[in-house]
Amino acid sequence: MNRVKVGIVGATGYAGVELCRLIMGHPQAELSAISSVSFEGKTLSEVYPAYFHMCDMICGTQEQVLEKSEVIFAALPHGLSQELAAQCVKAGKAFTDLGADFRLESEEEYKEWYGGSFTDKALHQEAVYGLPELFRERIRGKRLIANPGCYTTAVPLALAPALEAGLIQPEGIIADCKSGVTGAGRKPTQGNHYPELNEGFTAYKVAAHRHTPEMEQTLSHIAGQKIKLTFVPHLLPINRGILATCYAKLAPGAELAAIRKAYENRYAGEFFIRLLPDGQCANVKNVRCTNFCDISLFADSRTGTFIAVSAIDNMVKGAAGQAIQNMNLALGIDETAGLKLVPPAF
Ligand SMILES: NC(=O)C1=CN([C@@H]2O[C@H](COP(=O)(O)OP(=O)(O)OC[C@H]3O[C@@H](n4cnc5c(N)ncnc54)[C@H](OP(=O)(O)O)[C@@H]3O)[C@@H](O)[C@H]2O)C=CC1
Ligand SMILES: CC(=O)N[C@@H](CCC(=O)OP(=O)(O)O)C(=O)O
Repeated sequence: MNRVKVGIVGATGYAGVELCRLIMGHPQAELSAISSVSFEGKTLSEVYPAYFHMCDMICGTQEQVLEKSEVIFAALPHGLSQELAAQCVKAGKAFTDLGADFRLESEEEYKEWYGGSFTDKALHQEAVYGLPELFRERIRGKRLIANPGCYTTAVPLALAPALEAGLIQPEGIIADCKSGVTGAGRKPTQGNHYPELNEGFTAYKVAAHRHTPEMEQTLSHIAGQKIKLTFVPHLLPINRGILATCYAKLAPGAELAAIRKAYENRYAGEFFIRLLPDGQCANVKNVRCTNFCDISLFADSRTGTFIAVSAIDNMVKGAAGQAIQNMNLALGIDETAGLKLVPPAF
């Protein structure tokens, strides 16, 4: 059987190298080429010694990746993928952007939050938003995929079934989220420098984070009406993980048992969604290095508040794992291929 030839642009970043790791273990795909600007000519194992004797592929150029691959993933900073996507589509290759260049449907919102424009509007029309558990049918067979980020996966998955079933009120939803430091990428900054980060815990970009319009876009599609969200991200001094604690007012008469039923029905057969039993709470530790999204449900009957807590690994379900899940789906491969990853128990 011929394996799908997968190339990764930006392979030396955290999302890129996580893609390399997962493709190395994929039964129906193989790494065909990787690129880097800073490390061109070096092997991946020189950049990440964990891959000594496992991946000695040399980092080349974007052009080489394009030439040698059938499927191309870009794991680049926002704003660098539009031209590459156009080249890939023109050359008949499948392309997934792990950044935000194709995630927002509205160019106005893109301008407001990212400061750029849609350079090829037809290409943006062609892009599909790759959140398989919510939009699976739109992704099948597609060649241009916008892969959601970490918060924008954890929050909609936590809220969608309740919102879709009308069991929570659409106004006043709050997402209170915590992220591991790999979410900020590999480039060192003062904020992710060990002494400044360790033993600290703080919110950032409070009610002003650029993931807000993306989550609102997804939740609005699910609800069939415009949803506004209050989103507060926090930086947690751990390597991996997103914990999303989401609050909404219960719809009149809605009870936790009915909400649980809605989640069981909506996510029936979803391999990567683990709906936890009553009383258990999602924990980032239990999803580490996996493509799982653990979800736990609660209600505070005293205040009429619904609380959903979800946990994902930001590098896997929040980035590389989801990108491969989308690739599998788009190519008609078993969606879980290469992604039945077993978490460490502690
Ligand atoms: N980290 C995470 O949890 C998540 C990240 N993402 C998204 O994935 C993308 C990559 O993020 P992440 O891996 O964290 O970031 P990193 O900073 O770790 O990596 C960035 C990569 O982009 C390359 N790069 C940087 N600038 C340029 C440039 N001007 N031209 C070409 N290549 C460049 C770097 O390559 P070089 O070797 O040349 O330095 C590096 O490989 C971002 O869009 C991010 O938002 C999405 C979901 C989660
Ligand atoms: C801790 C941290 O800095 N996290 C990043 C989000 C990482 C991510 O999901 O990337 P996308 O922007 O591609 O969605 C942030 O807050 O911007």
